[in-house]
Amino acid sequence: MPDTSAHYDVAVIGAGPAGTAAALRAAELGARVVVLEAARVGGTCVNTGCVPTRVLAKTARLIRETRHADVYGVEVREPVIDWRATVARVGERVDRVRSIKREAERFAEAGIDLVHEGRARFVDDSTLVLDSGRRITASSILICVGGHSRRLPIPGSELATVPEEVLALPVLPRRVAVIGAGNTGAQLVTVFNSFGSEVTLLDVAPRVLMASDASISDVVSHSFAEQGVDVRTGIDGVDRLARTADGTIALTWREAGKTSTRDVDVVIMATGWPADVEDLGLANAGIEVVRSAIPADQYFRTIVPHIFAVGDANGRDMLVQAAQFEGEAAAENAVLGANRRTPHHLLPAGGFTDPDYAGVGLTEQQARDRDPSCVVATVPYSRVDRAVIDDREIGFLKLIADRRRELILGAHAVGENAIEVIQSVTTAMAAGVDVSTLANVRFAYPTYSAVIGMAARALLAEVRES
Ligand SMILES: Cc1cc2nc3c(=O)[nH]c(=O)nc-3n(C[C@H](O)[C@H](O)[C@H](O)COP(=O)(O)OP(=O)(O)OC[C@H]3O[C@@H](n4cnc5c(N)ncnc54)[C@H](O)[C@@H]3O)c2cc1C
Ligand SMILES: NC(=O)c1ccc[n+]([C@@H]2O[C@H](COP(=O)([O-])OP(=O)(O)OC[C@H]3O[C@@H](n4cnc5c(N)ncnc54)[C@H](O)[C@@H]3O)[C@@H](O)[C@H]2O)c1
Repeated sequence: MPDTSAHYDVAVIGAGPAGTAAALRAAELGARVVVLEAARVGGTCVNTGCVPTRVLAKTARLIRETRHADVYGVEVREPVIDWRATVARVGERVDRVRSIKREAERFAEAGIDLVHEGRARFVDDSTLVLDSGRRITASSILICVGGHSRRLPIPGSELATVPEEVLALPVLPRRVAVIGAGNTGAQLVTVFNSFGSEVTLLDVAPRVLMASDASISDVVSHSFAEQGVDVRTGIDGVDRLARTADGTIALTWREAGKTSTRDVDVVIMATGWPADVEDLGLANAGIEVVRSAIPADQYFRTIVPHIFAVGDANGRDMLVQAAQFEGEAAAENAVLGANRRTPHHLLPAGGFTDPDYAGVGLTEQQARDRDPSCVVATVPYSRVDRAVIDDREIGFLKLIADRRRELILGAHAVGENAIEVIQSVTTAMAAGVDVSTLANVRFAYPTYSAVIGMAARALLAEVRES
């Protein structure tokens, strides 16, 4: 039983990727640490986010490949999804990943107290109270509470399914509307489209995957349309959801000044990810929430210097790799009084749509806005032997470099293995590898990574030509 009556050096609220990394680092630095977790350790990523989504993406891939197996002389019957078995498989894989993460055991080994007594909230800037009534005081408090999905404030929004609820659907829906074409919505489009559902995608943004390089949005959007998804970006807004007499949902939206209604079985709202702060009592600590997130400086300090906001809670890079990095940096800043930052330009990210996409660093637009003389080279997958061998010719790798220093500023890929390709470029960027060194790296044959060497050589030619 943890001794929580005493004062701690560091209290961490939330045991997702941010809280786990922060607590372990703070303990490593010799601090007395307590972690307060309301639900399952591991947070969104392993329990309801990345891991379940990735298992669904694998299932989607399997069914697509099976459908095309006849091209290779493999005769199979038209595959169908057994939704209950699919959901069970996700649960089984989530448990397996949880079993290798072992957060609770790692906390115990590090001497960290883990308290599961409900949700924590601030009483004042150094005191937290749990649902159980227990009070905890700490010299530094790291808010690692993550976020949650957002229902649009429209009539009937309670009829929608939010991403965390998708696996609770009783049956595979025949007609699905996905509202929100960010990373979450786009991946769910591919999952349900591959599973055979009719999919409509709606977004007020002018293109899908607004945070990605525009050329990636073009390819993904075009592929969605080719696969039969009704892609509607740049709509004026979603008006309402209503249950019809036959039990379906009538979804009404406005587009180009016209109102349209479509009957669907399920509406998935993937329309953003506000910080989980509603019952956190932040006002008692003197902290204000701005645009659904907790403002923090580059060292993750909030307006109250001994309180830090880390991971999804600060609303910046909502990624596991960011949460972990930020957690470690914030722990060092809290325990050592240091001013450690994290390299946001070296955070690769991507998603498992069909085709996959990924990126790191500046988009072409961002790079050109900063320096119009930057160099850009794009190599289509149709020129990569391995992509042709595998019949995966859709896609490209784009590299963006600083003309004078010949260093990579950004890389964006769409197509097979995009995330692994971008990861290799990230490694080169982190090591400060220049374009000419990258152009001389040998890549095994036949690999998708070979596209990196091809793009680097194209960049070099561009730099040397001008
Ligand atoms: C569908 C989906 C797919 C995703 N896929 C990817 C991916 O492939 N790659 C990637 O990098 N990122 C992905 N993400 C994003 C990733 O999951 C998050 O960026 C990451 O989990 C953030 O970590 P965190 O520790 O900040 O928050 P979380 O993981 O959300 O953890 C917060 C923890 O705090 C706890 N908590 C909240 N409030 C309180 C309280 N008051 N008291 C006590 N405990 C509290 C919660 O129970 C939770 O365990 C995905 C997200 C979603 C929704
Ligand atoms: N593979 C990954 O790395 C991964 C996967 C999922 C989520 N995430 C992260 O989690 C966070 C949340 O992702 P998300 O996709 O849930 O949210 P998001 O905020 O990234 O995207 C929400 C989308 O909903 C749209 N939208 C908002 N209001 C709307 C309205 N009224 N009508 C129609 N469309 C509307 C927005 O224009 C936007 O495109 C992001 O930071 C994301 O990067 C990462």
